[in-house]
Amino acid sequence: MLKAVILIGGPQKGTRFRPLSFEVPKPLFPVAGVPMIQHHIEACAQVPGMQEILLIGFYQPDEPLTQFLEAAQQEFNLPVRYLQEFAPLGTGGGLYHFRDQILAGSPEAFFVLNADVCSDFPLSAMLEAHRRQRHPFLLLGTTANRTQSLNYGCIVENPQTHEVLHYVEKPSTFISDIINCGIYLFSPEALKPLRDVFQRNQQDGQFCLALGEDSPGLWPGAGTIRLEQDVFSALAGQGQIYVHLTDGIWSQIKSAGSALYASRLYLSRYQDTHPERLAKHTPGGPRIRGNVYIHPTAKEHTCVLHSIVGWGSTVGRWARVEGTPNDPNPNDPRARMDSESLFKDGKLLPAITILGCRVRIPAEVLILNSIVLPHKELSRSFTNQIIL
Ligand SMILES: Nc1nc2c(ncn2[C@@H]2O[C@H](COP(=O)(O)OP(=O)(O)O[C@H]3O[C@H](CO)[C@@H](O)[C@H](O)[C@@H]3O)[C@@H](O)[C@H]2O)c(=O)[nH]1
Repeated sequence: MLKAVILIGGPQKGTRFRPLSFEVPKPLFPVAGVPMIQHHIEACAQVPGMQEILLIGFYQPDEPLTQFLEAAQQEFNLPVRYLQEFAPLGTGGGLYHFRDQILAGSPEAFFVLNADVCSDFPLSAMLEAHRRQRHPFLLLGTTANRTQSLNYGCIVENPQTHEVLHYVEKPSTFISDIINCGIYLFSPEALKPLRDVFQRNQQDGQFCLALGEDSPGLWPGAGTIRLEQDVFSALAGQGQIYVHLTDGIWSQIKSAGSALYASRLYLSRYQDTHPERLAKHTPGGPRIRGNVYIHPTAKEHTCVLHSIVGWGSTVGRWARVEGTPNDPNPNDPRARMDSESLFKDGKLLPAITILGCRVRIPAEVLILNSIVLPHKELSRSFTNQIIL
């Protein structure tokens, strides 16, 4: 029997997603037509023996999240439950805090998935690799180019055994072009090192308090565990952590620009995985080129390119809403999305156009490389601007 945990973070996370995250929590933001984490749940539900999927985060269980959970349970006929952390516990703290729930029913192993990644989730292949050796930690790894690797957890492996010999989270100089995808398979024994970190942090915290030290923010005793630094870096080279390499689709989803790129990656797979979600030619209907998802509320007569249009927005007839994609370099097979910053030298960089919710764009105008905050009613064309 297997389980899966999805780390969904909380409201302080996802700031690069504004203004889109004002309306819906980032894990529910639609990517290729369905909420971001529905792709994770679909992949988990397909693994034979999957018993339960747990979402761990520090969001309030509000209506959108509760409705999503109910719909997911029905669709996949599996328990899909939300476990709320009392405070942000880091990428490993929630796993330790909710260990009894994770281990209930004695799963043979459990997947742990970062919510903000897009992947074809090779979970069955990871399970096969795990069953051959039964090591406590199996990490999914892929490659990135030298510069971009610094934005991720970097893995040095033994190429024969795939043991992780060295792990550095977001190093400042080049370590390895193998990066951590944020997709793991842990055996129940993996919780023991988490307990050790927890207990050590408690002792250190009491020591700090005894010394009268003010530790700003979260002191480690509060239950925070960083899976990457406290566990992977600490245990690398001790025969406990292994990497499973993939060359399948993978990207982080940190910003609106990367959500658009991730949508394209998922759409490219829909022909095989979800042909019903792709738009089809209909007599008298629009001509469909490539892999297209059309939202049921969308109507034509405008041109929208490389843009995200918020809920309830209207774009007038013959208007043009256009952005500049910042996709990975297509000539570099190891290129990943750059960690985008909006400005360079005080200037807004050309990027995708984002219309917040309930924005109104009049007919026959051009909105290019701009971010329009929610509820704005525009009266003319705008280029390279943030419209507040
Ligand atoms: N429950 C919970 N989830 C959290 C918390 N903090 C982060 N998360 C979730 O954990 C995932 C990782 O978040 P970050 O801490 O922002 O790390 P990162 O910059 O995305 O880097 C991680 O992912 C990369 C791959 O995308 C890895 O390369 C890197 O090593 C690391 O694991 C996200 O899905 C986020 O929602 C927390 O306190 N509690």
